[in-house]
Amino acid sequence: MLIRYGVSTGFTSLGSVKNCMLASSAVFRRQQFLIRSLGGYSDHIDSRRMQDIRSMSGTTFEADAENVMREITSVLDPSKHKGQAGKIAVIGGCREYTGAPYFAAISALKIGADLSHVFCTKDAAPVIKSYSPELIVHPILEESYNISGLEDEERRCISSKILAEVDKWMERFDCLVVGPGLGRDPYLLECVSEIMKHARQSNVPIVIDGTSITYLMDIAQDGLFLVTNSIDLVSGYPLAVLTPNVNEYKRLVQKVLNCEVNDRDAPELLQSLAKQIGGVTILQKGKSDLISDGEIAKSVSIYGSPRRCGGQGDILSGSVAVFLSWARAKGKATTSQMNPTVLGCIAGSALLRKAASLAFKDKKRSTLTTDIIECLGRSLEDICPAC
Ligand SMILES: NC(=O)C1=CN([C@@H]2O[C@H](COP(=O)(O)OP(=O)(O)OC[C@H]3O[C@@H](n4cnc5c(N)ncnc54)[C@H](O)[C@@H]3O)[C@@H](O)[C@H]2O)[C@@H](O)CC1
Ligand SMILES: Nc1ncnc2c1ncn2[C@@H]1O[C@H](COP(=O)(O)OP(=O)(O)OP(=O)(O)O)[C@@H](O)[C@H]1O
Ligand SMILES: [Mg+2]
Repeated sequence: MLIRYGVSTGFTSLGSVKNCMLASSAVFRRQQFLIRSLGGYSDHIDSRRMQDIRSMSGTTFEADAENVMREITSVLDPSKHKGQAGKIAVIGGCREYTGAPYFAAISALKIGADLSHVFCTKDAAPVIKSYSPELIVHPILEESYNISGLEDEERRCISSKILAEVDKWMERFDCLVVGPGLGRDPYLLECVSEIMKHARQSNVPIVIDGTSITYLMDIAQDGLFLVTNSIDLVSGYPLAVLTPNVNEYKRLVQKVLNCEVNDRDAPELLQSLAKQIGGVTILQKGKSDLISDGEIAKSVSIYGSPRRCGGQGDILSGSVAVFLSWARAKGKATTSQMNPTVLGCIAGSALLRKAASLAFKDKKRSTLTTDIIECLGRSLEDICPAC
């Protein structure tokens, strides 16, 4: 049975979000009753106790990730043509960060997507191309340092050309991954926010990763951009997935719900956040990955690796993009009837964790992101054999 908290009322003020959420959740009230019956006090309950109580109230919080993977993984069928197993585009990669977009894009291919594009800055492109001949790299984005001294009109002209270039491809993509290695350059982020608007108009799913999740909002608040409130970029878009890490999540919660993160009510808080952003799906990365689209909350706790080397979140964003595309292609054919964005997050998270665990068995302390990427295929094969 899926966990449905039934938070159906809108929130009257940001400060009262938590109270509203608690008051309007039938399942939560049932849990509170069970807690009281056990002689506990909800404000002091630990997460393990919360889990027990969720089980007692008949809800399944941990996702059945292997079954989800089996259900949505694209079948290798000789009648299929190139592209049918997924065409993914990563928007990211600047002067500082070339690894992150590579990790996301190559992971998408290693899992089974047919084509993986990277739209990055001109400086980053030759570097990313040199990592792999498999990626299709578009050197089109510009950072402020490259256009300094130009008049506003000339800058606008460059932005329009960038947008037109991405638009030529947009309809062909099954999913965009925005953010890996994007950095924080204001001009670059302004262009990317326009790209996101076009993706949304074309109904292309968007996985938004990295500091861009919160930074776009900071910029909007500083009034630097035409976008008055960047959360509008994704708000109410059911095909948007945010994949915040611990820092990014804290900022998101502070900005949107105007409160601090606490571990006690993690799923409830996540669910309110997703609901408050109009039903986007959020994958909160951590010891367990928590996923919510505002309607349901699920966790993926499969054992991964104790290594926290940079780049694992980038693998995750590429993986989620592929599984989300596959889940969408299955449509209503999935027995779980869950939102394809949630299914994509569950499968992406589980696969990354399995691959990390395999890589760690072999490499121990020297495990790196590239080692985990090498284990993606084997991890998927263990669950969904190719033939
Ligand atoms: N090999 C590579 O090229 C890699 C590049 N990466 C990229 O590195 C960049 C940073 O990612 P991290 O995971 O290190 O980021 P973190 O979330 O760990 O943040 C790094 C620092 O920036 C601060 N920060 C984050 N958001 C902020 C905001 N909105 N305003 C002010 N300060 C903020 C944090 O407090 C922290 O001190 C991203 O673009 C990411 O994609 C990483 O993915 C790791 C691998
Ligand atoms: N404390 C933890 N214990 C176990 N696994 C974790 C832990 N923290 C993160 N992970 C796993 O690592 C994955 C990446 O999360 P992480 O917080 O490293 O993302 P990130 O900071 O965005 O990474 P990146 O360096 O790519 O930007 C998560 O999906 C999760 O499965
Ligand atoms: Mg990250």
